[in-house]
Amino acid sequence: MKELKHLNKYFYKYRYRLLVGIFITIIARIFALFTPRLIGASINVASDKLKGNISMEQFKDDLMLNILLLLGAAVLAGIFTFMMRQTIINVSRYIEYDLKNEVYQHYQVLSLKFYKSNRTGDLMNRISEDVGKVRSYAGPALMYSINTVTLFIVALIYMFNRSVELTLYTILPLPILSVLIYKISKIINQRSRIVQESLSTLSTFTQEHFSGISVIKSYGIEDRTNTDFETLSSENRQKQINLAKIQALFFPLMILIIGLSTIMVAYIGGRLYINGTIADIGTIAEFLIYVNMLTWPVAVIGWVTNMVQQAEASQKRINEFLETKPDIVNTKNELTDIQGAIRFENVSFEYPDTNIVALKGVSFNIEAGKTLAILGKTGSGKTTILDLIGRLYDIQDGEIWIDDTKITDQNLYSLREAIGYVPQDAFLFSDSIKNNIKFGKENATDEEVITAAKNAMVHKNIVGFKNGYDTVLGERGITLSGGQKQRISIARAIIKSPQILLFDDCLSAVDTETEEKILKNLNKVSKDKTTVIVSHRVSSAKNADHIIVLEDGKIIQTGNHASLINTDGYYKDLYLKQLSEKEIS
Ligand SMILES: Nc1ncnc2c1ncn2[C@@H]1O[C@H](COP(=O)(O)OP(=O)(O)OP(=O)(O)O)[C@@H](O)[C@H]1O
Repeated sequence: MKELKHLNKYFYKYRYRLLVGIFITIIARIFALFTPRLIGASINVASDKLKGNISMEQFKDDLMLNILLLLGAAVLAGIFTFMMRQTIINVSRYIEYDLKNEVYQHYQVLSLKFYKSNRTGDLMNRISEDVGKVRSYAGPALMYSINTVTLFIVALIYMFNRSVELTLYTILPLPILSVLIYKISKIINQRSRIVQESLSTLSTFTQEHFSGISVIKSYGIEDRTNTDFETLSSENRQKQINLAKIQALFFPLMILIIGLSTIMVAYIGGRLYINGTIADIGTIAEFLIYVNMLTWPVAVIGWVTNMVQQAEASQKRINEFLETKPDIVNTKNELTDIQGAIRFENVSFEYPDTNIVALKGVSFNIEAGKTLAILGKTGSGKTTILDLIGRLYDIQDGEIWIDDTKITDQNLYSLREAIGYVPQDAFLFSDSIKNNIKFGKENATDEEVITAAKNAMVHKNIVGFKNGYDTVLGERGITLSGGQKQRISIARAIIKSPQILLFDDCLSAVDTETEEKILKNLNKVSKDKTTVIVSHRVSSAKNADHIIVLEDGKIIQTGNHASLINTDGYYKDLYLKQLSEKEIS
């Protein structure tokens, strides 16, 4: 229960509702327990009439009174049971909501490293399935426990009052039932988990194969994928059958135990009545109902124990993430005004999860409002520099300065607010094109959206779609070409009008002519902004104030276009190669 202590703050938050819930549960059980007593009393009235102890008149009056009381107690028990669920189960839903928000908000502050080292499926599972299991502890498990305890205490008091011996015989088989249910529900849970895992393998397989359907079709391997699917599917069927087998045992077992207890009460009760230990026959009827009433709550003990164990395991998994501290922390509370000067001093950086040293002693300086272009072979560390400017990682060696303040001493939110980032793989949300662009500036006007799209040279494409800027993207929307995605992503960054613009090879999917036009527009919009352009093309770099060429994490060339094309090395070679390609085309 150590892990579940995390929920105590929520129990405290909803303490009044919970207390009301507990109170209502107790009342509901007390009313429910009127039934056996009133049935017992009715049988005794009938028995008295048969023996001639009471008159017909008296018999009718007593019976009618009992029937009315029974009806009243049943109605009240029903109302209170409804209210019990409405309070306790609702509280568990509130707790589930709070916990989900807590986990989600924590996910948001965790650094990129956390996301690289944990699978998305795992993150999703902990916020959905695990939180769901914890809810069962905060709701049904709590409700059934209170229910069982109340029912037991009240019923046992009534029963002991009637007959101690018969009570002992009645409750004798119940612990056996509880243990059996515990064991069965444990197996049910294990097998359900296996079924869940198999279902998720099956859905991952299907999802991946549907996404890659064009590859499957072009390679003509439909038969092979059909066979793979069939194999997975038949494994799943077997696991489902195994689960169904054990589930099928649950209710027959309960009926068996109830049956045995009923026989025991009828037999022992009958003997006690015959030898005079029990005064009236109604007591036997009363006890027969108690047996039925107590069986489910007792079975629930085993079930609840299992539920709590599962909730504990789930909460442990949730706590693991909640206790993960973000690697990147904000050290300054006051917001700062970022001008955009960037200075790297002998920066070395090793990716913490893979130990790949991506940068080795990198130094450069960009004044606010100037443009830096970074070139270099793939894997040379270009993207890493952009990630470090946005402080997605902290460096191990050297220093990064933003406006003469160490990056770690800048307000993290001001820094990120001052950056417009266009990543290598443009990511667009399943939303309208307009909202995807407005993601950069929530309150942007339609004109601003159109201007940004025009500057990114994507306006013409957008208006060509039937729904224009309201066209929905993503799974159920239209699919954009790589170049269109890149340009929408550029529009999203420039609409924000940030002090620092970071472009990560974001023109790779557009032709050189469009690239030229976009660069011209970008020159205009980023006139007084610090701009860092990562590219594989000289054409993207040639107008930059400063150019650096990276190789294997080190700077191998620096200068500007004019100086670098006159120096032997990577830049000049690339320039000549791309020049001749252009001439050919
Ligand atoms: N998130 C990461 N975790 C671990 N290693 C990484 C990560 N991102 C990049 N690397 C490694 O760091 C090195 C530099 O990668 P980086 O992405 O900065 O190169 P790049 O020059 O931008 O390459 P490209 O031109 O292909 O985009 C590579 O060896 C890469 O494998």
